[in-house]
Amino acid sequence: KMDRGIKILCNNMLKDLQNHRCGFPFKKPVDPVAYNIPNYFSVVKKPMDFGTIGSKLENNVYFSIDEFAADVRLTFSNCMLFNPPFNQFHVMARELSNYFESKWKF
Ligand SMILES: Cc1ccc(Nc2c(-c3ccc(O)cc3)nc3c(C)cccn23)cc1
Repeated sequence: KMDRGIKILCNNMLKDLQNHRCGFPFKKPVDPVAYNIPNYFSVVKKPMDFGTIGSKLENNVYFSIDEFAADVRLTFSNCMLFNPPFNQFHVMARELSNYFESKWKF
């Protein structure tokens, strides 16, 4: 189980990512029907998003800070896998990933 202080640190980082100008496409699970991308789940094996990460934090699913960071990174890698390099969402995922990694150094 993650200790309180670490959980607060993760929550603060998650809020930061959600409020970033590049954060909006990652706040909720990708909806392949709504976005008319029927192949999404055949490409992305482990969907992840900030809303799901927030729920996992709340429900004490993460045992370590590394598990939290792995889901954040999964959110970005899924997007950069599914969307081609010059797609706006791919660019946003890369920008937000760079932001996360620069702030995650401690
Ligand atoms: C406010 C908001 C919320 C969600 C989205 N996501 C989204 C995505 C998407 C697909 C894969 C992915 O890894 C990330 C995003 N594709 C779309 C499309 C085609 C239309 C509208 C929304 N779309 C966009 C704006």
